[in-house]
Parts: sequence; C-alpha cells; structure tokens
Amino acid sequence: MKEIEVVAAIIFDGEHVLCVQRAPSKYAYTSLKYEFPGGKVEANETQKEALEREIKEELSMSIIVGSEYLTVRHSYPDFTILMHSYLCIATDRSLVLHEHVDAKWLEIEEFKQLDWAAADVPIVDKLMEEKA
Ligand SMILES: Nc1nc2c([nH]c(=O)n2[C@H]2C[C@H](O)[C@@H](COP(=O)(O)OP(=O)(O)OP(=O)(O)O)O2)c(=O)[nH]1
Repeated sequence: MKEIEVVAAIIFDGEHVLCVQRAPSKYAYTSLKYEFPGGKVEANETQKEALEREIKEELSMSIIVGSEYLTVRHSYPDFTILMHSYLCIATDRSLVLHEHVDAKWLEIEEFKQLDWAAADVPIVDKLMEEKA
C-alpha cells in the first residue's frame, strides 16, 4: 500500500496546545477530524523544514521546532502514513485558517473532547499519560 511521510507539529503556548480540524474530504476517516497541523514531507527538505513550511502555508504562523516526540505508522483503508510528531513552541498565538475549519488551544487534559484522526491517538495518549 502507498506510504506517505508526514510531519505534525505539537505546538505549545504555555499550557495550551494547538489542535486543528481538517476540512471535509472524500476520506471519511480524516474528514472533519482533529489533528496536529503539518503535512507531507517533500523531496529535498528536512522534516524540520517541512514543518516550518506547512505551518506557514496552513496557518500563517511561525514556530520554533524542538525535539521529535513520537513516530506513528498508521494504515487507513486507502494509504499508510508514517507520521513524525515534533514538540514545538508558538512564537505568537495569532493564526489564519487557510485549510482547516477550526482551531482550538486546549490543555492536554481537554484533548479527549475532540474527535481525533486515528493516527493521532497514540500521540494524544502519550501526551495525556505524561501529563497525568
Ligand atoms: N498534518 C497532519 N496530517 C495527519 C495527521 N493525522 C493524520 O492522520 N494525518 C493524515 C491526513 C492526510 O492523509 C495526511 C497528511 O496530508 P495533508 O493533506 O495534510 O498534507 P499536505 O498539506 O502536504 O497535503 P496536500 O494538500 O499538499 O496533498 O496525513 C496529523 O496530525 N497531522
């Protein structure tokens, strides 16, 4: 099955983390799900460069990319993603939604209220365990 490499930013501003909702799409399993912003890694860029580029394109935000947090391989019915998540810091909370339909700054304890993309669940669980 086709595997795509994806980077995702866990963006902190103090105790709050940015959670964004995907737009409706043909794939029911990612349509309107919450995720950590990011996207596909292009040829000739590092994961860190891909993250900085995606966060600018999707949210007009700049971030400081820190350490890698968790890598998840998840198979959806039509493709597999290999997703690298990074701990990041927001330099400013202001953002513009260019692709997503909602953004929430939540404390980690509040994460369970959201309907997350399945690939994100191990990341959400790890953040929640470490916070507990
Ligand atoms: N960015 C991101 N993508 C995720 C997460 N969880 C998850 O299942 N995905 C999936 C959704 C998509 O199928 C894929 C990422 O592709 P994308 O469509 O966001 O990437 P992109 O911005 O480069 O897309 P494109 O429009 O250029 O094709 O990974 C997540 O937390 N963050």
